[in-house]
Amino acid sequence: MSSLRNSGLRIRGLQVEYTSGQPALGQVSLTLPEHGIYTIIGPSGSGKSTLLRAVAGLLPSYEGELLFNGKSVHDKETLIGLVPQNYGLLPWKTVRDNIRVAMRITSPDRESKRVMEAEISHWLKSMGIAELAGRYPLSLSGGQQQRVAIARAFAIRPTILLLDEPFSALDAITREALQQIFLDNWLAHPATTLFVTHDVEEAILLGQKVIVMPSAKQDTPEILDNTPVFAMKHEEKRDSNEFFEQSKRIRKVMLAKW
Ligand SMILES: Nc1ncnc2c1ncn2[C@@H]1O[C@H](COP(=O)(O)OP(=O)(O)OP(=O)(O)O)[C@@H](O)[C@H]1O
Repeated sequence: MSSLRNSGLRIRGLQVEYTSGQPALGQVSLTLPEHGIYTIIGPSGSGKSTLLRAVAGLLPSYEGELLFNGKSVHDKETLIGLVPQNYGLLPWKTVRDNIRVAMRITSPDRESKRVMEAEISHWLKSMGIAELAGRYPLSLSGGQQQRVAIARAFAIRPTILLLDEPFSALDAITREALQQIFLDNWLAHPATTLFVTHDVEEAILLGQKVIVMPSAKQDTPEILDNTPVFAMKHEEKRDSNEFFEQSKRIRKVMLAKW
């Protein structure tokens, strides 16, 4: 058992069907080390969101094994933070209240109110949305709601962080800025992270490995090592040879798998 204690997220033979006989997710097996970050790309309908939902415990049934450090990923010791595609914010609560509610639910006996309020302010500031604290989600743009959802996910200090296209509603420049901020926050609090994106560049910029999902459900995902790019300073990645080579490699896999 001790060898499993820090083994991270182990997914073995995961298969999902929402409707009997119609696979939504083919066979997925992978190991994501504790405090690691892998990105996932794949064609629409390949099962990326389904994979995150399975790990998040939102599916009534699935086949296969989902373990974190040797125990079921749905064990109460493992706190999972999810940033879903629709942001998942409570429309009747302000931005600040949305984060506070999540913090209270996930750790009811955490520190004093003053410390909690300071933490909420910290996360809002870190995502560049401090001035939105008193606003309601439906009065915000999609990109602003995404930032609130990310701030909330970090604020609960999850063991596992799952993000489903968290920057899809942002313009290119804001997206680049947010990628840097996200990575800085993640490095300071490295939850074990799966990050789904449609953007190949983003997958290479943020992941230690890049998982390329196949379109055919009988095919298996390809998992590419991305350590050479990940190890670089974030601001130097885009213009590096390593980044260029990795883009070519991933595009080749995409052509074969999509
Ligand atoms: N609640 C559901 N009931 C029935 N089928 C579903 C449900 N959710 C997803 N599916 C089906 O499961 C398959 C995988 O969907 P999923 O949303 O996981 O794909 P995805 O890769 O995240 O797609 P996208 O990139 O478009 O978000 C699709 O064929 C989809 O139609």
